[in-house]
Amino acid sequence: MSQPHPRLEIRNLRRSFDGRAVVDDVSLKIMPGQVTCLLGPSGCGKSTTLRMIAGVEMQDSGEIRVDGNLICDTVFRVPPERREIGLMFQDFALFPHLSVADNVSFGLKSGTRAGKRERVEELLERVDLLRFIDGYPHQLSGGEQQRVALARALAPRPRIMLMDEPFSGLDNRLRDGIRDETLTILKEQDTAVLLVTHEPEEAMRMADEIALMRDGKIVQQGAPYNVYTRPVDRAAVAFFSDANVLRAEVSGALAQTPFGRFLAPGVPDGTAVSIVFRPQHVRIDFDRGGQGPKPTASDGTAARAIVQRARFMGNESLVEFVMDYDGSVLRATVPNVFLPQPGTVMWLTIRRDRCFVFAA
Ligand SMILES: Nc1ncnc2c1ncn2[C@@H]1O[C@H](COP(=O)(O)OP(=O)(O)OP(=O)(O)O)[C@@H](O)[C@H]1O
Repeated sequence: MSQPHPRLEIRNLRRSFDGRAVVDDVSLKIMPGQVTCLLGPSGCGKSTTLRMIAGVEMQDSGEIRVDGNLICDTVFRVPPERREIGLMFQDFALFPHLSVADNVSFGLKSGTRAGKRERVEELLERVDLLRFIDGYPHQLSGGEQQRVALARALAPRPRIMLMDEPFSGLDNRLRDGIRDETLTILKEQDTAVLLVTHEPEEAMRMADEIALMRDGKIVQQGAPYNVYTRPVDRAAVAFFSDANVLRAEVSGALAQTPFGRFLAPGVPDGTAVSIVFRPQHVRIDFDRGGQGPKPTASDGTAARAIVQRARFMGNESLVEFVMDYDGSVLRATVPNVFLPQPGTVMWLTIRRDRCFVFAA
């Protein structure tokens, strides 16, 4: 049996502005019912990619396919209004002169009046705004307007939905609920979703697959767990969380550090490497008569450290240490409350299976 076509496929998309490649050879496949998050820092080319798929920006090269059918390359182009792609942008304005109901039903081309009304009521119920059905946009708060815009985008059951930071105007309390509800509706409709965000947490929460983008390129792509636990480089670690870095040189496929040796398989002798690890993977031990814990295979050797500062962050405490060996600062996080006094001597070890060794 032949493989089903991706609902959305982009191949080798490129776009330059003023001679600078803003989107540089980007390829992606999204299956029906799948959510892919294009995640990256501001200015990396996420929105430009989305705009090309929507058809409001023209690529310099590359092609876009929906269910296997070409909708755009450099000679052929289906106009935006005929692509049947749903759009939800942060600043997507409602029509001020139309009621909430009419805004939501705007995109519903076919069906009876009663059928459309039923769909509008269903969606407003799900974004918790049914009580405003006969109101007008100016009577709603910014967050409420955004939820109406969401209902409007979902109403025609688009085959593909492009979303650019769609939840960023909502306050935290509302955001999680609306995000989950939106995801449920999109999955029910088997819509392929490409969601742009610069927030790793949002991507981890929403995505089946994350495409990490930097300087116009996709640098890593995969399930959130894989992207988080097997980052391609130091910047990929640092994009998801705070990161500590140790520097070392490799000799005999090992990098020697004050925390003991780290495996560096395949790295030539004399290569400078960065050993990168997240604060939650630092283990803290109390000083016992001038000694730390004994070395182990899983945690290596303990290094002596002095507490510089400790802060309670809500779910965890963040402790900053000045390292005895060179005066550098390392950060550790500990669940719940752990607030040692500045100046306290402690010993740190690093979980070997949670470290990443990259050429510096
Ligand atoms: N029409 C244009 N003319 C010139 N430069 C542009 C144009 N559109 C985008 N750019 C530039 O392309 C780069 C990528 O912009 P884009 O909006 O795609 O980034 P982004 O990753 O979505 O960022 P953000 O998260 O801040 O929206 C930016 O440096 C931007 O200034």
